[in-house]
Amino acid sequence: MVNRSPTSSFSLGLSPFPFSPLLAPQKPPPHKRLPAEAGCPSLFSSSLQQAHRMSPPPPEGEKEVESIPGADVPIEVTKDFDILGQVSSKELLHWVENGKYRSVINLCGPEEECSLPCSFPAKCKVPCVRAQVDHQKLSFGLAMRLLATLESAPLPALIQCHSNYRASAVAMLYIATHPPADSDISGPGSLKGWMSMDDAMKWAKEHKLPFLEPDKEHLVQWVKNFLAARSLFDRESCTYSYVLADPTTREAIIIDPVLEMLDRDLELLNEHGLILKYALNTHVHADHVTSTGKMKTRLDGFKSVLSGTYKTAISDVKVQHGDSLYFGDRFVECRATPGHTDGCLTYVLDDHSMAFTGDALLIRGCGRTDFQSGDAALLYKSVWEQIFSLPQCCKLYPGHDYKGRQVSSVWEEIRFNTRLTKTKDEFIHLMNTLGLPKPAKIDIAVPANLKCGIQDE
Ligand SMILES: N[C@@H](CCC(=O)N[C@@H](CSS)C(=O)NCC(=O)O)C(=O)O
Repeated sequence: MVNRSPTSSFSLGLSPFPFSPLLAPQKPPPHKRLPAEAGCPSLFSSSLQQAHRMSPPPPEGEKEVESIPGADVPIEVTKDFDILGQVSSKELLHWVENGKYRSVINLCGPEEECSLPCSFPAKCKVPCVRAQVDHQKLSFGLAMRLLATLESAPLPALIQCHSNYRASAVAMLYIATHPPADSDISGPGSLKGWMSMDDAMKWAKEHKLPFLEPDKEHLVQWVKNFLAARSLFDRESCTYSYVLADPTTREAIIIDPVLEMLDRDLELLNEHGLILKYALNTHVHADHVTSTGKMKTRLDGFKSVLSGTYKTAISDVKVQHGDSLYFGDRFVECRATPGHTDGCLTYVLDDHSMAFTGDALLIRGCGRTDFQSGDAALLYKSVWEQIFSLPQCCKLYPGHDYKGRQVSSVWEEIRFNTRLTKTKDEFIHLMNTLGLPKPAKIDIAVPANLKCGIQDE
């Protein structure tokens, strides 16, 4: 259930720049990559495509392999995608010149140069992009970028790699998340719009994807690493709630659900056939009532969560700094980030690609520190030590936004947060002189939220 492990045990080896594996050889400094981080860029976006098409002539001495004995031939995955293994650039050009394909996606391993020469994209008659893919370290960010690339590829597309394995796995990732019309995915095991892993494997077997038997475990890992995430908004309190789900087991968590939005949230869980494991509170809210208590009257089998710091509070699980909460094969790590209240938690996804900061850190701001044992100096320390120490590319999801923003990143907030970029003394002075009016519901919300939102009769 709750795993206790020290925060320092994380060693995920993630690159601080999520897009570097997908982009061409040299790594520009991080600030040059920021525009790409804002969304989920496809490698077929026009500027990148230009860059690839204008790739420099091959370095002197680069060898063109004429042909490879017993070279692979394309295998049809769907009407939109074929995959292809080891071929020389001449053979690949031959397949492209046959006229079937309108784009090529060339995948390289992290340990090797691309199997095709650098000059290939420039020679190719159709848009060609290259992506570096480490199939053993598929992060959420990389999966999203690969899917965005496949979604925007001019079709039909040819996905090629050295061994056919990466190409199969990427195609499989696409198939699992975009079930083809001819697949039978109506069974109860499927997420709406997603294949269950069993269905995806069955489909792949039927379509004779070549990696299956020897590489099945890697493939399962690829698709398992994919995570379904959804943000939900309450207009009245400007609160964000989040649902995260492991698509293969359908186990899910919900973070900071709002009482008035209970029907909406249950509907979403129900539509997708999700099995709720935990309903998490980042803290005892002062501006709205949580639905994590009321939800128990409507849904079985999950546990409400609050920080153990609130000694008098009531919830099914009281977590400590360093605890992990599992849903399927995924988990969030609980990091204590006190300062807005003494029991504030930030929930950090297992691969450090996402953090749910509650009110400790808001986009370009932070939670106020003038009640519920608020402490500006402590908040400053919490944010710098527990949130800004995450990878620069870690996406930050706040508990509220009052200006319509949805997501930020460590990179952005370290540079542009109007409060946390101040010196500690300036920050403390600012926070102690904000002079904000009290939240309208504070006198109802705080006592109710100390019982996960169950209000006294
Ligand atoms: N007007 C709202 C409350 C707005 C507010 O105080 N928000 C809190 C987070 S909810 S306790 C906050 O920390 N804001 C930071 C800021 O700088 O505004 C209401 O009446 O509910």
